[in-house]
Amino acid sequence: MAYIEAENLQKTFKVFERPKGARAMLGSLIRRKYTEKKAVDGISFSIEKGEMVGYIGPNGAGKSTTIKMLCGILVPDNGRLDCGGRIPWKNRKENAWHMGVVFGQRSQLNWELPMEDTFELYRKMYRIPDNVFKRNVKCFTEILGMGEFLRKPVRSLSLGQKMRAELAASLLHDPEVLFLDEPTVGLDVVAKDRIRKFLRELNREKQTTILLTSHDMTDIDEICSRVILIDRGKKMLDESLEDFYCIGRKVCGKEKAGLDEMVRSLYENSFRGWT
Ligand SMILES: Nc1ncnc2c1ncn2[C@@H]1O[C@H](COP(=O)(O)OP(=O)(O)OP(=O)(O)O)[C@@H](O)[C@H]1O
Repeated sequence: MAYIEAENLQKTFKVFERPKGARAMLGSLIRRKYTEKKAVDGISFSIEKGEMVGYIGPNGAGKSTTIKMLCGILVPDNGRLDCGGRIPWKNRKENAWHMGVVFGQRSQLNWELPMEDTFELYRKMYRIPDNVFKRNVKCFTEILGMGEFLRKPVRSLSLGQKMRAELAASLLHDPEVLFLDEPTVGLDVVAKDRIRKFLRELNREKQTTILLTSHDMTDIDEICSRVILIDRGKKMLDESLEDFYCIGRKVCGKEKAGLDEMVRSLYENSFRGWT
């Protein structure tokens, strides 16, 4: 059995339909109208322990919704999900011991505390043994170059510093799996490189399973060995990075197409089929 198994995952959101005009708006206070948005529409995949998988797709494709279900934050309407023998939303607490998650668009850190104190908080929360805690703080501080800002409150850190801190905090308890939702968004090229290198090293040293969403194809290219492409809630491709390139270049019609050009063609043609 694979480490993560998702079968026919579905998640629909009820969206309030805002009527046009003051009268209709008043009426809607009494009788609200909703439309349904299928964010994830029957997605299946399995991921082996230690794999590094890119989960890509255009804006609104359903990537974050999938990650939230994998973390146990959202409950699917249908389908089966198994993560290391646990059902994330049923075994939320147990699941949290084994996973780390970083949302690039939303900080999970306390803005008033310096990272040193946040690490201490996490040590207690996750009951991290002293030796593991010390080893990880030392190692992450070194590799991620956090020494100069460990004692500053998070609110005073730059975006790149915050992201490194988020990553370190999410990994202190040595999780088996790491979910990353746009971890390099807004970062400069040097900061991105540092994070990519760190993730490769993490996977090599600890065999951490990584599922990564990003709109920066260099993240996918440099970190992942496999790519799952989704669009409008459906899985469109699930290939090794190599095969992903072959398909992308074929669709694009250029043998030497760059990553962005290739992915643009894939997104533009996804619902028309590629073969
Ligand atoms: N809480 C919510 N309530 C209503 N609709 C939602 C909610 N969360 C997501 N959606 C809708 O579900 C769809 C998928 O959203 P999701 O955030 O998973 O996409 P995404 O692939 O992560 O997009 P992006 O690349 O822009 O971050 C979108 O149409 C979005 O508007």
